Amino acid sequence: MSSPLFKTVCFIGIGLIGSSLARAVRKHGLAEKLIALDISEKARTAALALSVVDQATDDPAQAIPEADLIVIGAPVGATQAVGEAIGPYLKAGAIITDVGSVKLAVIRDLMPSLPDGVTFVPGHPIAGTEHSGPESGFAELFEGRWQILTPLPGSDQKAVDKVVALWKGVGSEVEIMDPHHHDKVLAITSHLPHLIAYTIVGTANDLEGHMQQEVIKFSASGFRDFTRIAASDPIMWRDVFLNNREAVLEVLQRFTEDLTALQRSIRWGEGEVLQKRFTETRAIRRAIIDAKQA
Ligand SMILES: NC(=O)C1=CN([C@@H]2O[C@H](COP(=O)(O)OP(=O)(O)OC[C@H]3O[C@@H](n4cnc5c(N)ncnc54)[C@H](O)[C@@H]3O)[C@@H](O)[C@H]2O)C=CC1
Ligand SMILES: O=C(O)C(=O)Cc1ccc(O)cc1
Repeated sequence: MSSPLFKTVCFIGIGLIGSSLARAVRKHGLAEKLIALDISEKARTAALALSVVDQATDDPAQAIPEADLIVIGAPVGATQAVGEAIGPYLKAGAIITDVGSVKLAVIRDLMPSLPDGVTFVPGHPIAGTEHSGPESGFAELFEGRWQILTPLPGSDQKAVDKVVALWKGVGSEVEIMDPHHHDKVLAITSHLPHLIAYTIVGTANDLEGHMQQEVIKFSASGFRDFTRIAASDPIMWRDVFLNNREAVLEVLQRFTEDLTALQRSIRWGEGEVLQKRFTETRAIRRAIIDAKQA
């Protein structure tokens, strides 16, 4: 049997994503020992009870010195605190990666705490659900899904290659991207859709009593899809918006202009404008489905 990619992996934050990766690493034999470092006693207890990790602690001194790979899976707003907590304990040659939905802010907040000889390879799996916590994770989450990596210029290529091998080992396809570009792309494909879902479900919730009950009773599939997205973790998404501020505000500006244009067309009965727009968007959906099947 070939030797595993890493001896010891430490997952900082053993929630949905951290625990899914831990399960996948175990399933594919990519590491010998898995440790969870999490501030939540509930998450640590659940991760141990589910045998997702071999050891769980809230003390960096008990986890970081032996870790060859550290995966940060905490909300992105915790990155600076995580860096300050683990910085003094990192061993030379250790590799750090993360799964945060935002990349520039994570790089900004983590790098000052890292000693020489440690390589940070930022990452983001384009896979997830509206659930959180270690109970919600599953080993197959990343299979056939994109993993974006945004390595820093001049970083140790061997470390980057090992992180690429990790994600390929759990079934992902890997794409290398500039972190600034990542944040712009994800602002439109993921962050704005979540903001729209939070808004529409909030608007429905603010309707007068009887209307609100009817929204729940007669909820058509369109609204139901939004409620799934709007059930996503409030802390995680607060942090995404606060840490991808510029890119989200830029795309939101364009979105509100486009929405106002559609509003005008409805007001002035411009059916052909509406039909043209809806025909274009239908083609995008078909292109996405075709690309997946290819
Ligand atoms: N939920 C999703 O669908 C996806 C989430 N992500 C990213 O993955 C990261 C984790 O998200 P989830 O797993 O969904 O969250 P989660 O809420 O399921 O888990 C986060 C865990 O981090 C722990 N934590 C918080 N602060 C900490 C700290 N300072 N030190 C140690 N542990 C700490 C929490 O106790 C919790 O157990 C986020 O950065 C998010 O942007 C990326 C792709 C998909
Ligand atoms: O559940 C969904 O539809 C998602 O969009 C999951 C998701 C959430 C955040 C990410 O950064 C990546 C994927």
